[in-house]
Amino acid sequence: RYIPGMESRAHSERLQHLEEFHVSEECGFVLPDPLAQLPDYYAPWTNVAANLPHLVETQQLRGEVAKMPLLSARHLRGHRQLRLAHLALGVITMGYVWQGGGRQPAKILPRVLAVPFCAVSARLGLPPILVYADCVLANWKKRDPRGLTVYQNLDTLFSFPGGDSSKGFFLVSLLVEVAPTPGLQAIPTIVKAVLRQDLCSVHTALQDVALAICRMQEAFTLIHEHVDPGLFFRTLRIYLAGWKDSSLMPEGLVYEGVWEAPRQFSGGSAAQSSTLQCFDILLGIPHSTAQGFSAEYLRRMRDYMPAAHRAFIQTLASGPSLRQFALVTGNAGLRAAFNQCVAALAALRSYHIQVVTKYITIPAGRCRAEQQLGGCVQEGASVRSDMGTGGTDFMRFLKAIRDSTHTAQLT
Ligand SMILES: C[C@@H](C(=O)Nc1ccc(Cl)cc1)[C@H]1[C@@H]2C[C@H](n3cnc4cc(F)c(F)cc43)C[C@@H]21
Repeated sequence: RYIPGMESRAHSERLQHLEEFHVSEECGFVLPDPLAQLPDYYAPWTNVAANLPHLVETQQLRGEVAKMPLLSARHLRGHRQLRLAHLALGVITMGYVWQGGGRQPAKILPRVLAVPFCAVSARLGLPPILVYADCVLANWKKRDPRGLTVYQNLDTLFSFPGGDSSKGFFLVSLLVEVAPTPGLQAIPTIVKAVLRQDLCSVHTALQDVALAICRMQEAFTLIHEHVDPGLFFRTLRIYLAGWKDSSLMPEGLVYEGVWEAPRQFSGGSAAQSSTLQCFDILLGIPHSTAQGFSAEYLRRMRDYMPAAHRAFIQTLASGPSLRQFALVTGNAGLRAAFNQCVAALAALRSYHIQVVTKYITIPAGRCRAEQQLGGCVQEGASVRSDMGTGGTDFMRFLKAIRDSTHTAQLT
């Protein structure tokens, strides 16, 4: 018999109020209706961030930053203002470091950026670098506020060089994040039902999870329409790169006026997506529990999520095991519903690998070939094909994930 511990009962109580974890009814981990403007005092930040592609392409960004006043983060009020400030400062920071396209990255982040960026990061529980929660979850607005959340009615607040592909990459990711909302809402229902040994409710809720994962894959297909592989690989990807284990910045980045020694932080990566992590944990996909590379990488990427989302993931991970419950009850219908979710997730993983192959592995191979012939101004940043959006780690992570998701089926 499956007798859950008392501690998981306490956890399941907490999971019943998703709003506390900043998981919203209508759009999951996505920040609902993000703020697009800060108080006028912060205009120097939002003006530079809004003009970033032009300033980077004309090599003016570093000059503009040198003219910026040192503003105090103290006047920022509330979660939405903090998220917009972290996004704007993150966009400027990536542009500032990689302005040369990656050939000579900046080694020092000037205090006018470093001091407020670290203050805002501390209040959000985020690292002082652009993260997925910035450029995807908080970087959007509806063209017609009364309209639907469909690609044609969306726009980003900020973008990077790489033209419409930059906007496309962030908005497609956003739609993938919005798609599974009914499945996220089913999670507290599942946790409570497992604790009550309520087979029927678990079975019903698992249908919502399987459907949600299928909806994600549907949304993901939009990437082929809105993101060009060459533009993504040669341009946008450079600006999302971080300075941890980076051959271009082996020391990391000096945050002037904050820390004496340079600090290392990882670049933006899909592994920072709370949606990506929470379905793995809910279904008890082995890699996210067993030791080994991808478990460690996933855990480290939780530090790159907003504090409330990190808390949600940790609470879910320490709750009762749905996998054990489905295994122990021996109920064929429940096992089939569980396996349907695992199969949908495995299909999504494989699709994700296909996307990364098209947008990173193949362009990198082409670039290396052209380099041998003296072509391909791959601006400095390494063209190693394993450079995912989140660097080497990401590709190893994806392959490990695909292999272990298949083994997660209950026989
Ligand atoms: C478009 C891609 C991207 O890499 N976006 C990105 C990366 C870095 C930055 Cl900084 C900004 C955007 C990927 C989308 C789909 C997202 N996804 C969310 N839950 C998932 C569960 C899965 F199983 C899965 F396979 C993918 C999953 C992850 C991102």
